[in-house]
Amino acid sequence: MAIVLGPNRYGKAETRLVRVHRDGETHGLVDLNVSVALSGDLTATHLTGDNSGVLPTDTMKNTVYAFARKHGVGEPEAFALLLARHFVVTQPQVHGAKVSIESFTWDRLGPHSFRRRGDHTRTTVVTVTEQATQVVSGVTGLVLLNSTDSEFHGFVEDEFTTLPPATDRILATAVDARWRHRDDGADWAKSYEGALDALVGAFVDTYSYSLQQTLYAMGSRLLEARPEVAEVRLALPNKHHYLADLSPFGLDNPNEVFIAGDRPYGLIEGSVTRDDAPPATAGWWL
Ligand SMILES: O=c1[nH]c(=O)c2[nH]c(=O)[nH]c2[nH]1
Repeated sequence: MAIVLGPNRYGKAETRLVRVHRDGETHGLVDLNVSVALSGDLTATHLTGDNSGVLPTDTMKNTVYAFARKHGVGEPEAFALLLARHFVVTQPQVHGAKVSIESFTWDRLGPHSFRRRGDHTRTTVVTVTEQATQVVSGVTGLVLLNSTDSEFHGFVEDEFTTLPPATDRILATAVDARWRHRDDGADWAKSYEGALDALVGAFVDTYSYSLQQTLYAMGSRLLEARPEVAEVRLALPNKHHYLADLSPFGLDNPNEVFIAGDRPYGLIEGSVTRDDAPPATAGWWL
């Protein structure tokens, strides 16, 4: 009886690439999750740890970002073909390459503003006691992105600060908002649609120096637009997009190729209210 190595492959899974195509004022946005799996003559590393035929998975990830800059990203099929052929053609020990891509679709809200397609959730919490009725409406999972008009600098720096100041960054968030109504008599459909338009409109229109500033703009716009609302609470995750460093590959990166971060993320939370708002009559969110 002999023990033998069976089929195997390896690669970098889930490279999160955001590519901004900046043709003038109107930006294009491609948002991909790219997974690469290579197969070929890989017996040595499995049996003895001889890595002489192993292209690091880290290199595969770098190739995804470098190709995005060099060639741009069009249809996912074309980008996957480009990558898969590259690995098979340039690595003699690689005989097969599988490139899988998930594409996230964004709907345009403006020249450089986008809403990720996919359903956000409308929420309602009603609390009735013998004394009072409270209606809270809200939305979760509304993903918005501005590919410019966002800066972040002038912040506190201590001995642990490494964040470079940003004068042109991506600002993206998944809006989680709740708003408390003054009473129980609103036109709920109209109120919800108006509230959503106000939140989205303020995100799109605000030239932002911090997500905190955008949060306040969104809350204020909602209160201005909807007199029936007494208070808005927002929790905005800062969905970080890191500029990919392509300089080791002789490529510049003029704000076009981004690593979409997963976690950790900044979480900006706050309430915006009216000074004459009736007090809440029940505990609510946040
Ligand atoms: O808009 C931001 N607000 C912050 O408080 C913060 N902190 C950070 O690291 N990046 C950002 N961005």
